[in-house]
Amino acid sequence: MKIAVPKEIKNHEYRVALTPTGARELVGRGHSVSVQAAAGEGAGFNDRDYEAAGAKVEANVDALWQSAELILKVKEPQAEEVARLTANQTLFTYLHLAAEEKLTQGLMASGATCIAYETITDAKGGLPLLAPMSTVAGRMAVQAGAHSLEKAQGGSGVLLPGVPGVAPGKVTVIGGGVVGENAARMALGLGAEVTILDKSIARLEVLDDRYQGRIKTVYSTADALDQAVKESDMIIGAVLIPGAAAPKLITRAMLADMKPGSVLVDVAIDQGGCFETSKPTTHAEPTYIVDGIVHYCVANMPGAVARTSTLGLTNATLPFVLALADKGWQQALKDDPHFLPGLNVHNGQVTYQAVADAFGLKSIDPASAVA
Ligand SMILES: NC(=O)C1=CN([C@@H]2O[C@H](COP(=O)(O)OP(=O)(O)OC[C@H]3O[C@@H](n4cnc5c(N)ncnc54)[C@H](O)[C@@H]3O)[C@@H](O)[C@H]2O)C=CC1
Ligand SMILES: CC(=O)C(=O)O
Ligand SMILES: [Mg+2]
Repeated sequence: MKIAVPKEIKNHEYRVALTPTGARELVGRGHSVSVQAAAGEGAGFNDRDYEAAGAKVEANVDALWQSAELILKVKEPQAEEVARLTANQTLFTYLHLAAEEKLTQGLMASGATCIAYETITDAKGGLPLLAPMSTVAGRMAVQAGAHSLEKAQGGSGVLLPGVPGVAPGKVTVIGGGVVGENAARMALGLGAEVTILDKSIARLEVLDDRYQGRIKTVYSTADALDQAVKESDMIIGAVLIPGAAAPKLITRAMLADMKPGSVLVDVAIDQGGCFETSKPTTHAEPTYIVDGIVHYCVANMPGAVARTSTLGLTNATLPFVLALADKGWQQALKDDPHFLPGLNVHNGQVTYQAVADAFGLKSIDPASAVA
């Protein structure tokens, strides 16, 4: 199969979808791999590394896209990339479509087969291709939030660990999944007072058992959110309903109850965000202030630590990439019931219910697309 790996073009996105190690695996199985010149540079892989692995380094972006049957990316395609997609191509990347109607329409219009990393499942009920980047984003959320608490950033001037004789800052994490647990661990490590809110009792049980009371767990209700807003120096939004738009859990009116200069870190921004006042930001300008509250809403947080993130992401994606290349998308998805929910758009139709629901579109069963 002809596989292409474009250089990512989203603002400050330095990850790459395939490492030279992955290229070597594909080439060894008889596939042809073209990597855009300098695509791996931001993650510490140079063109010679790819060539040594048997890949072709392609400087001509048009030629790269036109020759590909399978396109491997990290971030959702930007407008100029959507315009390049054709009906006979398969795209494998993060898509987060429920937050992006224009992108959904663009992918439908392209006729391409679009498989999202973030809706692939595993036998344990997890999201194995989201988890590594959720781990990164959760760990980064606290350092981004702690920086945002500094006065120069518009923050309240609270140092999370406190000092002897001065109480630590309070961090509340809404959603105790992969992002939430990793954020809580980092906040705990810094010496903050940490609370996790979740709707899943089973998940709160796991966290309670794992942290033995060092992290407070609270069942998420409107009352619990009201209390969190009043008490917290930092609130991290980490909820997810797979594939769907995030619920808005903190409204603009609630910001008035927060301490001035407190910080909201909305990691769930890639699914639309869980705070009413959230809007996507970039690493170039990561924060903005609404009603005295600092908002950090970067939709590609792991892109900033591209070396670690690329290695973590590609470890998880490679087996699926190999299946797509070896079998073709239809057979690969047919053979694996956890890969099948990755299919979001095919031949002009949405194949993921929650995405269709977000925009009042009709969806078709992904199983019918691979039959
Ligand atoms: N901004 C960025 O750069 C990145 C964003 N993300 C995003 O972070 C979000 C969280 O991802 P994961 O932790 O992997 O998901 P997860 O599925 O592991 O955890 C989500 C948690 O939210 C809980 N939840 C759902 N609705 C809730 C509600 N109304 N109130 C309280 N809890 C609720 C669930 O029970 C679950 O425990 C996703 O939107 C993901 O796409 C992930 C990586 C990078
Ligand atoms: C999950 C995601 O959107 C990211 O890693 O950028
Ligand atoms: Mg996005």
